[in-house]
Amino acid sequence: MSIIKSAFRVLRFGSAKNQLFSLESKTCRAFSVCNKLRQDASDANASKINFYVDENKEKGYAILKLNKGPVNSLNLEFLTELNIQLEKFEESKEIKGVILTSSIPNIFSAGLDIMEMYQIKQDRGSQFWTALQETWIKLYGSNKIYIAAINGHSPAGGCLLSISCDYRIMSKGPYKIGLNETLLGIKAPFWFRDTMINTIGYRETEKALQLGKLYSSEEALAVNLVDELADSKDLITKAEEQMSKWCAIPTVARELTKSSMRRDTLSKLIAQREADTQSFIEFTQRDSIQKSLRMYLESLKKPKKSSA
Ligand SMILES: CCCCCCCCC/C=C/C(=O)SCCNC(=O)CCNC(=O)[C@H](O)C(C)(C)COP(=O)(O)OP(=O)(O)OC[C@H]1O[C@@H](n2cnc3c(N)ncnc32)[C@H](O)[C@@H]1OP(=O)(O)O
Repeated sequence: MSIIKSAFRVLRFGSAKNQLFSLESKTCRAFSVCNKLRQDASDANASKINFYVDENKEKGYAILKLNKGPVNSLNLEFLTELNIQLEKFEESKEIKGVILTSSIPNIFSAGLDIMEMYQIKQDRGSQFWTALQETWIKLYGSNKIYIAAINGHSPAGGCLLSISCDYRIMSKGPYKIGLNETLLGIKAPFWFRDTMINTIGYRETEKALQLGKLYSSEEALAVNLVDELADSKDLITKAEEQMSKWCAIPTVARELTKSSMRRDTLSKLIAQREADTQSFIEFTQRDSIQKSLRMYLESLKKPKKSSA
């Protein structure tokens, strides 16, 4: 039911009531599958801790630290767990905001787990994509304040998580962030693209997406892909300072403003989730795409050059 609530939230100020009811039945179908997955995920991962949550109810915010080694790659089970947590935040009366970061040194998130796109059966592929859509809708469409404390590399899906937040602080250091999908031989989906456009503008996005550009932290700051840089040791303190500032803004006014800025972008995906999932399946099943993914995976697995 939560996604239906999200859809209502997203379209709350729109006039498209009929559209909303048709969305509601589509999302119901998609998420009967996800409810089962949620149960499976909580059973399967009972012994693994893929993220930590540190709630400070007195101050009104939480810190969510991604902890799925080695690189916080986003697979179906991880996304499903994250979605449950995001929903808990959304429903919390005490939590106004969340600092999203990682407990893995030098890695925020390596993005989507490439194994979820490589030689995957249609069923799993569509569950995976539906879960990713849900994560984005929950994050980008959240009423809460999300601040990304980007403590390391943040390519592709990692960048999407960051730009779905309200504010980004990145550690200074040899880290990269960006939508590098073309380097894997794939096209960034329209909602990745639109979130990027909303963050850094059309022209910069057009160049960045075609080139699969991974920005250094300084370059990211220069194009407003991140809002601030911090020394690694100060990252969380800076994020907490920023969070206090955002928490002090009158809540309803801030929520209404956020919603008005993001509603159109969200509605575009919500209106065509099934078609978007079909495109993902059709696209990733092409021989040429599988070949590109295989080569990319091989390049990742090559032994690293010795620095000596
Ligand atoms: C029309 C609609 C169309 C829709 C069409 C579909 C659109 C899809 C959109 C895609 C979005 C994405 O996010 S695609 C994912 C893009 N992500 C990336 O390109 C990141 C690739 N990774 C890296 O660059 C690096 O790993 C990096 C994150 C910097 C960390 O470097 P390190 O040296 O610290 O670590 P590594 O040794 O490289 O990695 C440790 C191990 O993790 C594995 N690993 C690294 N990244 C991984 C990943 N994303 N998925 C799986 N496994 C990964 C490596 O293979 C290693 O495995 P072992 O050797 O076995 O230990």
